[in-house]
Amino acid sequence: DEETGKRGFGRGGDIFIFMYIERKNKFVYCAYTQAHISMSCFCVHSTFKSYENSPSCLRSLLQTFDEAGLCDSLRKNVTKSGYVKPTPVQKHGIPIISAGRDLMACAQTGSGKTAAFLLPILQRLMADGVAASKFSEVQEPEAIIVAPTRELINQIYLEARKFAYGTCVRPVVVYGGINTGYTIREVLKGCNILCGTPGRLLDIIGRGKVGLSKLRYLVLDEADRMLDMGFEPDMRKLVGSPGMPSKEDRQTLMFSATYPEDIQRMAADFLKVDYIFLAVGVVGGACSDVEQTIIQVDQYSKRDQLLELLRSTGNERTMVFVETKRSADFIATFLCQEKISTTSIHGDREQREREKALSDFRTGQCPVLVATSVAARGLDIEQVQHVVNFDLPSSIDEYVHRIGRTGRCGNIGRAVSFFIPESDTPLARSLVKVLSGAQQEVPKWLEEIAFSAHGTTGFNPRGKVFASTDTRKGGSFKTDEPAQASAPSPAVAADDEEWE
Ligand SMILES: Nc1ncnc2c1ncn2[C@@H]1O[C@H](COP(=O)(O)OP(=O)(O)OP(=O)(O)O)[C@@H](O)[C@H]1O
Repeated sequence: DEETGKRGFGRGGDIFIFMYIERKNKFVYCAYTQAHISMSCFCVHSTFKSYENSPSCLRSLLQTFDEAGLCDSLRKNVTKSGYVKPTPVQKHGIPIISAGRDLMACAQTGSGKTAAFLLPILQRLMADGVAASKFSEVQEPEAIIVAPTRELINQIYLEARKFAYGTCVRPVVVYGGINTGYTIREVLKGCNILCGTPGRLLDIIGRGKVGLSKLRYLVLDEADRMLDMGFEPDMRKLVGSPGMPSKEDRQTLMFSATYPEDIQRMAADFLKVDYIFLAVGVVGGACSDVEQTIIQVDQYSKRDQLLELLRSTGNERTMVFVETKRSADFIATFLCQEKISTTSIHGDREQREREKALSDFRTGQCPVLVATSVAARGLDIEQVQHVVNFDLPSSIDEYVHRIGRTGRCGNIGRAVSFFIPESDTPLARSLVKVLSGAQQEVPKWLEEIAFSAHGTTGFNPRGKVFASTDTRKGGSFKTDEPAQASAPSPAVAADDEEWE
Protein backbone atom coordinates (compact mmCIF):
# COMPACT_ATOMS: atom_id res chain seq x y z
CA ASP A 1 0.00 0.00 0.00
CA GLU A 2 1.56 3.21 -1.14
CA GLU A 3 0.32 5.21 1.81
CA THR A 4 0.78 2.79 4.64
CA GLY A 5 3.85 1.11 3.15
CA LYS A 6 2.26 -2.24 3.92
CA ARG A 7 3.51 -5.12 1.89
CA GLY A 8 1.88 -8.22 0.63
CA PHE A 9 3.32 -11.35 -0.84
CA GLY A 10 1.70 -14.61 -0.17
CA ARG A 11 1.20 -18.01 -1.66
CA GLY A 12 -2.19 -18.45 -3.25
CA GLY A 13 -3.08 -14.90 -2.25
CA ASP A 14 -2.35 -11.70 -3.97
CA ILE A 15 1.07 -10.84 -5.14
CA PHE A 16 1.61 -7.15 -4.90
CA ILE A 17 3.88 -5.94 -7.57
CA PHE A 18 5.19 -2.43 -7.20
CA MET A 19 6.11 -0.40 -10.12
CA TYR A 20 8.61 2.35 -9.89
CA ILE A 21 9.59 4.74 -12.58
CA GLU A 22 12.00 7.57 -12.40
CA ARG A 23 10.74 10.27 -14.69
CA LYS A 24 12.01 13.81 -14.63
CA ASN A 25 13.33 13.24 -11.13
CA LYS A 26 9.92 12.19 -9.90
CA PHE A 27 9.16 8.76 -8.63
CA VAL A 28 6.02 7.20 -9.97
CA TYR A 29 4.91 3.96 -8.48
CA CYS A 30 1.86 1.78 -8.32
CA ALA A 31 0.95 -1.63 -7.07
CA TYR A 32 -0.90 -4.46 -8.72
CA THR A 33 -2.33 -7.61 -7.34
CA GLN A 34 -1.96 -10.91 -9.04
CA ALA A 35 -5.69 -10.92 -9.68
CA HIS A 36 -5.24 -7.83 -11.81
CA ILE A 37 -1.92 -8.71 -13.22
CA SER A 38 -2.62 -7.17 -16.56
CA MET A 39 0.36 -4.97 -16.11
CA SER A 40 3.15 -5.63 -18.48
CA CYS A 41 5.93 -3.27 -17.68
CA PHE A 42 7.77 -3.14 -14.49
CA CYS A 43 10.66 -0.91 -13.52
CA VAL A 44 12.68 -0.74 -10.36
CA HIS A 45 15.51 1.44 -9.24
CA SER A 46 18.91 0.77 -10.64
CA THR A 47 21.81 0.66 -8.27
CA PHE A 48 22.25 -1.25 -5.08
CA LYS A 49 22.64 1.87 -3.01
CA SER A 50 19.78 3.86 -4.46
CA TYR A 51 17.61 0.78 -4.32
CA GLU A 52 18.16 0.47 -0.62
CA ASN A 53 17.30 4.15 -0.22
CA SER A 54 14.05 3.87 -2.14
CA PRO A 55 10.75 4.07 -0.26
CA SER A 56 10.19 0.96 1.80
CA CYS A 57 6.95 0.04 0.07
CA LEU A 58 8.93 -0.35 -3.13
CA ARG A 59 11.27 -2.78 -1.54
CA SER A 60 8.48 -5.10 -0.80
CA LEU A 61 9.11 -8.24 -2.76
CA LEU A 62 11.35 -10.88 -1.38
CA GLN A 63 13.33 -8.96 1.20
CA THR A 64 15.18 -12.13 2.07
CA PHE A 65 15.81 -15.51 0.51
CA ASP A 66 13.72 -17.00 3.32
CA GLU A 67 10.65 -15.38 1.78
CA ALA A 68 11.33 -17.16 -1.49
CA GLY A 69 10.06 -20.40 -0.03
CA LEU A 70 13.08 -22.35 -1.23
CA CYS A 71 13.35 -25.95 -0.15
CA ASP A 72 16.00 -26.78 2.44
CA SER A 73 18.78 -27.97 0.18
CA LEU A 74 18.36 -25.09 -2.21
CA ARG A 75 18.31 -22.62 0.68
CA LYS A 76 21.48 -24.17 2.10
CA ASN A 77 23.21 -23.92 -1.27
CA VAL A 78 22.26 -20.27 -1.55
CA THR A 79 23.77 -19.61 1.87
CA LYS A 80 26.88 -21.62 0.99
CA SER A 81 27.27 -19.42 -2.08
CA GLY A 82 27.61 -16.45 0.27
CA TYR A 83 24.34 -14.84 -0.82
CA VAL A 84 22.92 -13.00 2.18
CA LYS A 85 20.05 -11.16 0.53
CA PRO A 86 18.58 -11.07 -2.95
CA THR A 87 19.73 -8.41 -5.40
CA PRO A 88 17.04 -6.15 -6.94
CA VAL A 89 16.59 -8.29 -10.05
CA GLN A 90 16.26 -11.34 -7.82
CA LYS A 91 13.82 -9.63 -5.46
CA HIS A 92 11.50 -8.87 -8.33
CA GLY A 93 12.36 -11.55 -10.87
CA ILE A 94 12.03 -14.58 -8.60
CA PRO A 95 8.38 -13.91 -7.61
CA ILE A 96 7.45 -13.12 -11.23
CA ILE A 97 8.93 -16.41 -12.45
CA SER A 98 7.44 -18.32 -9.52
CA ALA A 99 4.05 -16.84 -10.44
CA GLY A 100 4.41 -18.59 -13.80
CA ARG A 101 4.80 -15.48 -15.90
CA ASP A 102 6.93 -15.11 -19.01
CA LEU A 103 9.59 -12.54 -18.42
CA MET A 104 11.85 -10.20 -20.32
CA ALA A 105 14.20 -8.93 -17.65
CA CYS A 106 16.73 -6.21 -18.03
CA ALA A 107 19.17 -5.43 -15.26
CA GLN A 108 22.65 -4.04 -15.22
CA THR A 109 25.71 -6.20 -15.67
CA GLY A 110 26.83 -8.10 -12.60
CA SER A 111 23.49 -7.73 -10.81
CA GLY A 112 22.78 -11.43 -10.25
CA LYS A 113 20.54 -12.28 -13.19
CA THR A 114 21.76 -15.89 -13.31
CA ALA A 115 20.44 -16.78 -9.86
CA ALA A 116 17.27 -14.79 -10.63
CA PHE A 117 16.28 -17.45 -13.15
CA LEU A 118 18.05 -20.52 -11.74
CA LEU A 119 16.55 -20.38 -8.25
CA PRO A 120 12.84 -20.26 -9.13
CA ILE A 121 13.31 -22.93 -11.81
CA LEU A 122 15.13 -25.26 -9.44
CA GLN A 123 12.59 -24.57 -6.72
CA ARG A 124 9.64 -25.38 -8.98
CA LEU A 125 11.25 -28.56 -10.30
CA MET A 126 11.92 -29.76 -6.79
CA ALA A 127 8.54 -28.73 -5.43
CA ASP A 128 6.87 -30.68 -8.21
CA GLY A 129 9.00 -33.72 -7.43
CA VAL A 130 10.85 -33.90 -10.69
CA ALA A 131 11.97 -37.44 -11.48
CA ALA A 132 15.56 -38.08 -10.48
CA SER A 133 17.77 -38.37 -13.52
CA LYS A 134 18.63 -41.79 -14.74
CA PHE A 135 20.22 -43.26 -17.82
CA SER A 136 18.03 -43.30 -20.88
CA GLU A 137 18.71 -43.26 -24.64
CA VAL A 138 16.52 -40.18 -24.90
CA GLN A 139 16.55 -37.53 -22.22
CA GLU A 140 13.59 -35.22 -21.58
CA PRO A 141 14.84 -32.11 -19.76
CA GLU A 142 12.40 -29.84 -17.96
CA ALA A 143 14.46 -26.73 -18.67
CA ILE A 144 16.72 -25.55 -21.47
CA ILE A 145 19.06 -22.60 -20.99
CA VAL A 146 20.85 -21.07 -23.97
CA ALA A 147 23.70 -18.57 -24.01
CA PRO A 148 25.90 -17.26 -26.81
CA THR A 149 29.38 -18.44 -25.84
CA ARG A 150 30.96 -21.63 -24.59
CA GLU A 151 32.56 -20.03 -21.56
CA LEU A 152 29.35 -18.34 -20.52
CA ILE A 153 27.16 -21.40 -20.83
CA ASN A 154 29.69 -23.38 -18.87
CA GLN A 155 29.60 -20.73 -16.14
CA ILE A 156 25.80 -20.90 -16.01
CA TYR A 157 25.98 -24.69 -15.85
CA LEU A 158 28.42 -24.50 -12.93
CA GLU A 159 26.06 -22.12 -11.12
CA ALA A 160 23.15 -24.48 -11.75
CA ARG A 161 25.21 -27.40 -10.45
CA LYS A 162 26.19 -25.42 -7.37
CA PHE A 163 22.58 -24.57 -6.53
CA ALA A 164 21.33 -28.07 -7.37
CA TYR A 165 23.97 -29.75 -5.21
CA GLY A 166 22.50 -32.46 -3.03
CA THR A 167 19.19 -32.48 -4.92
CA CYS A 168 17.93 -34.90 -7.54
CA VAL A 169 18.03 -32.26 -10.28
CA ARG A 170 20.84 -32.86 -12.75
CA PRO A 171 22.08 -30.02 -14.96
CA VAL A 172 24.19 -30.91 -18.03
CA VAL A 173 26.12 -28.64 -20.38
CA VAL A 174 26.70 -29.01 -24.12
CA TYR A 175 28.81 -26.70 -26.29
CA GLY A 176 31.06 -26.71 -29.31
CA GLY A 177 34.76 -27.44 -29.07
CA ILE A 178 34.38 -30.49 -26.84
CA ASN A 179 34.00 -34.07 -28.01
CA THR A 180 30.45 -34.78 -29.13
CA GLY A 181 30.53 -38.42 -28.02
CA TYR A 182 31.52 -37.37 -24.51
CA THR A 183 28.81 -34.70 -24.45
CA ILE A 184 26.13 -37.17 -25.54
CA ARG A 185 27.20 -39.69 -22.90
CA GLU A 186 26.90 -36.99 -20.26
CA VAL A 187 23.42 -36.07 -21.46
CA LEU A 188 22.25 -39.69 -21.54
CA LYS A 189 23.27 -40.20 -17.90
CA GLY A 190 20.32 -38.00 -16.99
CA CYS A 191 19.37 -34.42 -17.68
CA ASN A 192 16.82 -32.10 -16.05
CA ILE A 193 18.37 -28.79 -16.98
CA LEU A 194 20.14 -28.68 -20.31
CA CYS A 195 22.49 -25.74 -20.75
CA GLY A 196 23.90 -25.21 -24.22
CA THR A 197 25.17 -23.00 -26.98
CA PRO A 198 22.71 -23.03 -29.87
CA GLY A 199 24.69 -25.05 -32.42
CA ARG A 200 25.49 -27.98 -30.14
CA LEU A 201 22.04 -27.92 -28.62
CA LEU A 202 20.34 -28.19 -32.01
CA ASP A 203 22.78 -30.93 -32.98
CA ILE A 204 21.93 -33.03 -29.93
CA ILE A 205 18.20 -32.49 -30.36
CA GLY A 206 18.54 -33.32 -34.07
CA ARG A 207 20.26 -36.61 -33.20
CA GLY A 208 17.20 -37.56 -31.20
CA LYS A 209 19.11 -37.67 -27.91
CA VAL A 210 16.95 -35.00 -26.33
CA GLY A 211 13.15 -34.95 -26.43
CA LEU A 212 11.20 -31.82 -25.62
CA SER A 213 7.88 -33.17 -24.43
CA LYS A 214 8.58 -32.39 -20.75
CA LEU A 215 10.07 -28.98 -21.37
CA ARG A 216 8.62 -26.30 -19.09
CA TYR A 217 11.22 -23.57 -19.12
CA LEU A 218 13.14 -22.02 -21.97
CA VAL A 219 15.70 -19.45 -20.84
CA LEU A 220 17.60 -17.15 -23.16
CA ASP A 221 20.48 -15.56 -21.31
CA GLU A 222 21.96 -12.55 -23.11
CA ALA A 223 18.61 -12.65 -24.87
CA ASP A 224 19.25 -9.71 -27.18
CA ARG A 225 22.35 -11.46 -28.47
CA MET A 226 20.46 -14.73 -28.85
CA LEU A 227 17.87 -13.01 -31.00
CA ASP A 228 20.04 -10.80 -33.17
CA MET A 229 20.91 -11.70 -36.71
CA GLY A 230 23.69 -14.07 -35.71
CA PHE A 231 21.54 -16.43 -33.64
CA GLU A 232 17.94 -15.68 -34.55
CA PRO A 233 17.68 -18.50 -37.12
CA ASP A 234 18.96 -20.99 -34.54
CA MET A 235 16.50 -19.74 -31.94
CA ARG A 236 13.64 -20.07 -34.39
CA LYS A 237 14.84 -23.59 -35.23
CA LEU A 238 14.98 -24.39 -31.53
CA VAL A 239 11.43 -23.26 -30.78
CA GLY A 240 10.27 -24.98 -33.96
CA SER A 241 11.94 -28.30 -33.04
CA PRO A 242 9.60 -31.32 -33.10
CA GLY A 243 7.98 -31.70 -29.71
CA MET A 244 8.86 -28.22 -28.47
CA PRO A 245 5.86 -26.97 -26.45
CA SER A 246 4.28 -23.86 -27.95
CA LYS A 247 4.93 -20.59 -26.17
CA GLU A 248 1.53 -20.92 -24.51
CA ASP A 249 2.61 -24.23 -23.00
CA ARG A 250 6.06 -23.31 -21.75
CA GLN A 251 7.49 -20.50 -19.66
CA THR A 252 9.97 -18.40 -21.60
CA LEU A 253 12.44 -16.21 -19.73
CA MET A 254 14.81 -13.69 -21.23
CA PHE A 255 17.61 -11.91 -19.43
CA SER A 256 20.10 -9.29 -20.49
CA ALA A 257 21.57 -5.93 -19.56
CA THR A 258 20.64 -4.53 -22.97
CA TYR A 259 17.61 -4.77 -25.25
CA PRO A 260 17.69 -2.83 -28.52
CA GLU A 261 14.16 -1.96 -29.61
CA ASP A 262 14.18 -4.05 -32.77
CA ILE A 263 15.22 -7.08 -30.76
CA GLN A 264 12.54 -6.43 -28.12
CA ARG A 265 9.91 -6.41 -30.82
CA MET A 266 11.15 -9.69 -32.21
CA ALA A 267 11.46 -11.26 -28.77
CA ALA A 268 7.73 -10.94 -28.42
CA ASP A 269 7.40 -13.76 -30.99
CA PHE A 270 8.87 -16.10 -28.40
CA LEU A 271 6.90 -14.90 -25.40
CA LYS A 272 3.27 -15.06 -24.32
CA VAL A 273 1.41 -11.90 -25.14
CA ASP A 274 1.19 -10.84 -21.49
CA TYR A 275 4.85 -11.32 -20.65
CA ILE A 276 6.27 -9.06 -17.97
CA PHE A 277 8.95 -6.58 -18.85
CA LEU A 278 11.10 -6.03 -15.80
CA ALA A 279 13.61 -3.22 -15.98
CA VAL A 280 15.94 -2.65 -13.09
CA GLY A 281 17.25 0.81 -13.87
CA VAL A 282 17.60 2.12 -17.40
CA VAL A 283 17.42 -0.47 -20.14
CA GLY A 284 20.83 -0.68 -21.76
CA GLY A 285 22.39 1.49 -19.05
CA ALA A 286 25.92 0.89 -17.84
CA CYS A 287 26.59 -0.30 -14.33
CA SER A 288 27.06 2.83 -12.25
CA ASP A 289 29.66 1.09 -10.09
CA VAL A 290 32.08 1.29 -13.01
CA GLU A 291 34.07 4.49 -13.25
CA GLN A 292 34.26 5.21 -16.98
CA THR A 293 36.99 7.24 -18.63
CA ILE A 294 37.21 7.99 -22.33
CA ILE A 295 40.58 9.09 -23.67
CA GLN A 296 41.04 10.62 -27.08
CA VAL A 297 44.00 8.99 -28.81
CA ASP A 298 45.39 8.48 -32.26
CA GLN A 299 45.90 5.10 -33.83
CA TYR A 300 49.68 5.22 -33.53
CA SER A 301 49.95 6.10 -29.86
CA LYS A 302 47.44 3.52 -28.60
CA ARG A 303 49.92 0.76 -27.91
CA ASP A 304 52.21 2.97 -25.87
CA GLN A 305 49.28 4.37 -23.94
CA LEU A 306 48.09 0.87 -23.15
CA LEU A 307 51.53 -0.01 -21.87
CA GLU A 308 51.67 3.09 -19.73
CA LEU A 309 48.22 2.35 -18.33
CA LEU A 310 49.02 -1.27 -17.49
CA ARG A 311 52.28 -0.28 -15.86
CA SER A 312 50.42 2.18 -13.66
CA THR A 313 47.83 -0.39 -12.59
CA GLY A 314 50.46 -2.88 -11.43
CA ASN A 315 49.04 -6.32 -10.86
CA GLU A 316 45.39 -5.38 -11.08
CA ARG A 317 43.40 -7.88 -13.06
CA THR A 318 42.65 -6.20 -16.37
CA MET A 319 40.68 -7.21 -19.45
CA VAL A 320 41.79 -5.52 -22.65
CA PHE A 321 39.20 -5.65 -25.45
CA VAL A 322 40.14 -5.47 -29.10
CA GLU A 323 38.06 -5.83 -32.25
CA THR A 324 39.81 -8.63 -34.15
CA LYS A 325 41.36 -11.97 -33.38
CA ARG A 326 44.52 -10.89 -35.14
CA SER A 327 44.94 -7.83 -32.98
CA ALA A 328 44.22 -9.92 -29.87
CA ASP A 329 47.23 -12.10 -30.72
CA PHE A 330 49.28 -9.09 -31.68
CA ILE A 331 48.60 -7.07 -28.53
CA ALA A 332 49.05 -10.11 -26.26
CA THR A 333 52.43 -10.85 -27.83
CA PHE A 334 53.45 -7.20 -27.57
CA LEU A 335 52.56 -7.06 -23.87
CA CYS A 336 54.39 -10.31 -23.14
CA GLN A 337 57.48 -8.88 -24.85
CA GLU A 338 57.15 -5.90 -22.54
CA LYS A 339 57.19 -8.33 -19.58
CA ILE A 340 53.53 -7.95 -18.72
CA SER A 341 52.09 -11.36 -18.00
CA THR A 342 49.31 -11.63 -20.56
CA THR A 343 47.07 -14.25 -22.10
CA SER A 344 44.37 -14.02 -24.74
CA ILE A 345 40.98 -15.42 -25.67
CA HIS A 346 39.29 -15.33 -29.07
CA GLY A 347 37.34 -17.52 -31.45
CA ASP A 348 40.35 -18.87 -33.35
CA ARG A 349 41.96 -20.40 -30.29
CA GLU A 350 41.41 -24.06 -29.50
CA GLN A 351 38.86 -24.67 -26.76
CA ARG A 352 41.64 -26.05 -24.58
CA GLU A 353 43.63 -22.82 -25.04
CA ARG A 354 40.55 -20.69 -24.34
CA GLU A 355 39.91 -22.51 -21.09
CA LYS A 356 43.56 -22.30 -20.08
CA ALA A 357 43.60 -18.57 -20.82
CA LEU A 358 40.55 -17.98 -18.65
CA SER A 359 41.89 -20.09 -15.86
CA ASP A 360 45.30 -18.33 -15.92
CA PHE A 361 43.46 -15.04 -15.75
CA ARG A 362 41.12 -16.17 -12.98
CA THR A 363 43.97 -17.42 -10.83
CA GLY A 364 45.97 -14.27 -11.44
CA GLN A 365 48.83 -16.14 -13.10
CA CYS A 366 48.27 -13.81 -16.06
CA PRO A 367 46.73 -10.63 -14.68
CA VAL A 368 46.04 -9.29 -18.16
CA LEU A 369 43.59 -10.92 -20.57
CA VAL A 370 43.35 -9.62 -24.12
CA ALA A 371 39.96 -10.55 -25.53
CA THR A 372 37.64 -10.12 -28.47
CA SER A 373 33.89 -9.80 -28.08
CA VAL A 374 33.74 -13.51 -27.28
CA ALA A 375 34.48 -12.52 -23.67
CA ALA A 376 32.32 -9.39 -23.58
CA ARG A 377 29.13 -10.87 -22.20
CA GLY A 378 28.25 -12.60 -19.00
CA LEU A 379 31.66 -13.76 -17.81
CA ASP A 380 31.89 -13.39 -14.07
CA ILE A 381 35.52 -13.29 -13.03
CA GLU A 382 36.36 -12.26 -9.52
CA GLN A 383 38.53 -9.25 -8.91
CA VAL A 384 38.58 -7.81 -12.40
CA GLN A 385 39.37 -4.27 -11.35
CA HIS A 386 39.88 -2.84 -14.76
CA VAL A 387 38.59 -3.03 -18.33
CA VAL A 388 40.36 -1.34 -21.21
CA ASN A 389 38.69 -0.81 -24.57
CA PHE A 390 41.84 -0.73 -26.67
CA ASP A 391 39.47 -0.65 -29.65
CA LEU A 392 35.98 0.66 -28.99
CA PRO A 393 33.28 -1.73 -30.12
CA SER A 394 30.93 -0.90 -32.95
CA SER A 395 27.80 -0.98 -30.80
CA ILE A 396 26.97 0.76 -27.55
CA ASP A 397 25.43 -2.39 -26.11
CA GLU A 398 28.68 -4.23 -26.62
CA TYR A 399 30.41 -1.39 -24.76
CA VAL A 400 28.00 -1.76 -21.84
CA HIS A 401 28.62 -5.51 -21.64
CA ARG A 402 32.40 -5.17 -21.94
CA ILE A 403 32.77 -2.63 -19.16
CA GLY A 404 30.41 -4.76 -17.10
CA ARG A 405 33.15 -7.37 -16.64
CA THR A 406 34.25 -5.15 -13.78
CA GLY A 407 32.24 -3.46 -11.00
CA ARG A 408 30.13 -6.55 -10.39
CA CYS A 409 27.62 -7.15 -7.64
CA GLY A 410 28.24 -3.92 -5.75
CA ASN A 411 32.03 -3.83 -6.23
CA ILE A 412 33.75 -0.85 -7.77
CA GLY A 413 35.51 -1.12 -11.13
CA ARG A 414 37.22 1.07 -13.68
CA ALA A 415 36.95 1.20 -17.45
CA VAL A 416 39.19 3.16 -19.78
CA SER A 417 38.36 3.46 -23.48
CA PHE A 418 40.56 4.74 -26.27
CA PHE A 419 38.55 6.91 -28.64
CA ILE A 420 39.82 7.61 -32.15
CA PRO A 421 37.73 10.37 -33.72
CA GLU A 422 38.32 9.10 -37.28
CA SER A 423 36.67 5.73 -36.56
CA ASP A 424 34.72 6.03 -33.30
CA THR A 425 32.64 9.15 -33.97
CA PRO A 426 29.49 7.15 -34.84
CA LEU A 427 29.50 5.85 -31.27
CA ALA A 428 29.96 9.26 -29.66
CA ARG A 429 26.35 10.18 -29.04
CA SER A 430 25.41 6.84 -27.51
CA LEU A 431 28.55 7.03 -25.40
CA VAL A 432 27.54 10.42 -24.05
CA LYS A 433 24.13 9.02 -23.20
CA VAL A 434 25.53 5.98 -21.42
CA LEU A 435 28.09 8.06 -19.51
CA SER A 436 25.56 10.59 -18.31
CA GLY A 437 23.04 7.86 -17.54
CA ALA A 438 25.59 6.33 -15.19
CA GLN A 439 26.42 9.71 -13.62
CA GLN A 440 29.86 9.77 -15.18
CA GLU A 441 31.77 12.80 -16.29
CA VAL A 442 31.35 13.42 -20.02
CA PRO A 443 34.45 14.95 -21.60
CA LYS A 444 33.72 18.23 -23.37
CA TRP A 445 35.48 17.09 -26.53
CA LEU A 446 33.28 13.99 -26.68
CA GLU A 447 30.14 16.06 -26.34
CA GLU A 448 31.34 18.30 -29.14
CA ILE A 449 31.99 15.33 -31.41
CA ALA A 450 28.66 13.78 -30.48
CA PHE A 451 26.64 16.84 -31.35
CA SER A 452 28.60 17.88 -34.38
CA ALA A 453 27.51 16.85 -37.88
CA HIS A 454 28.11 13.13 -37.40
CA GLY A 455 26.55 12.71 -34.05
CA THR A 456 23.28 14.54 -34.49
CA THR A 457 21.08 11.77 -35.78
CA GLY A 458 21.20 9.72 -32.62
CA PHE A 459 21.55 6.68 -34.79
CA ASN A 460 24.79 4.84 -34.79
CA PRO A 461 25.01 3.20 -38.19
CA ARG A 462 27.54 0.69 -36.94
CA GLY A 463 25.65 -0.21 -33.87
CA LYS A 464 22.20 -0.95 -32.61
CA VAL A 465 19.30 1.19 -31.62
CA PHE A 466 19.56 2.00 -27.96
CA ALA A 467 16.35 1.13 -26.19
CA SER A 468 15.44 2.78 -22.95
CA THR A 469 12.05 1.22 -22.34
CA ASP A 470 9.60 -1.55 -22.93
CA THR A 471 8.81 -1.12 -26.60
CA ARG A 472 5.37 -2.70 -26.55
CA LYS A 473 2.67 -0.70 -28.14
CA GLY A 474 0.64 0.90 -25.42
CA GLY A 475 3.43 0.16 -22.94
CA SER A 476 2.52 2.86 -20.52
CA PHE A 477 5.93 3.55 -19.23
CA LYS A 478 7.91 5.05 -22.02
CA THR A 479 10.31 7.66 -20.78
CA ASP A 480 10.10 11.13 -22.15
CA GLU A 481 13.26 10.77 -24.17
CA PRO A 482 12.98 11.52 -27.87
CA ALA A 483 12.29 8.43 -29.91
CA GLN A 484 15.33 7.00 -31.60
CA ALA A 485 15.32 6.57 -35.31
CA SER A 486 14.38 3.06 -36.20
CA ALA A 487 17.20 1.35 -37.96
CA PRO A 488 17.57 -1.68 -40.11
CA SER A 489 19.03 -4.62 -38.22
CA PRO A 490 22.72 -4.03 -38.18
CA ALA A 491 25.38 -6.60 -38.83
CA VAL A 492 25.93 -8.25 -35.52
CA ALA A 493 28.82 -10.56 -34.80
CA ALA A 494 32.07 -8.65 -34.58
CA ASP A 495 33.82 -8.63 -37.93
CA ASP A 496 35.72 -11.81 -37.69
CA GLU A 497 34.43 -13.30 -34.52
CA GLU A 498 32.90 -16.70 -34.61
CA TRP A 499 30.05 -17.34 -32.29
CA GLU A 500 29.02 -20.76 -31.33
N1 LIG B 1 22.19 -12.28 -3.86
C1 LIG B 1 23.49 -12.26 -4.09
N2 LIG B 1 24.34 -11.99 -3.10
C2 LIG B 1 25.67 -11.96 -3.32
N3 LIG B 1 26.25 -12.22 -4.52
C3 LIG B 1 25.43 -12.49 -5.53
C4 LIG B 1 24.02 -12.55 -5.38
N4 LIG B 1 23.47 -12.86 -6.56
C5 LIG B 1 24.49 -13.01 -7.43
N5 LIG B 1 25.67 -12.79 -6.82
C6 LIG B 1 27.01 -12.85 -7.44
O1 LIG B 1 27.14 -11.69 -8.26
C7 LIG B 1 27.96 -11.97 -9.38
C8 LIG B 1 27.27 -11.53 -10.65
O2 LIG B 1 26.13 -12.35 -10.90
P1 LIG B 1 25.71 -12.76 -12.37
O3 LIG B 1 26.88 -13.33 -13.12
O4 LIG B 1 24.49 -13.58 -12.28
O5 LIG B 1 25.38 -11.32 -13.00
P2 LIG B 1 24.59 -10.94 -14.31
O6 LIG B 1 23.57 -9.97 -13.92
O7 LIG B 1 24.15 -12.18 -15.02
O8 LIG B 1 25.73 -10.20 -15.16
P3 LIG B 1 25.94 -10.07 -16.75
O9 LIG B 1 24.93 -9.08 -17.26
O10 LIG B 1 27.33 -9.57 -16.88
O11 LIG B 1 25.73 -11.43 -17.34
C9 LIG B 1 28.24 -13.46 -9.33
O12 LIG B 1 29.53 -13.66 -8.79
C10 LIG B 1 27.19 -14.00 -8.40
O13 LIG B 1 27.62 -15.17 -7.73
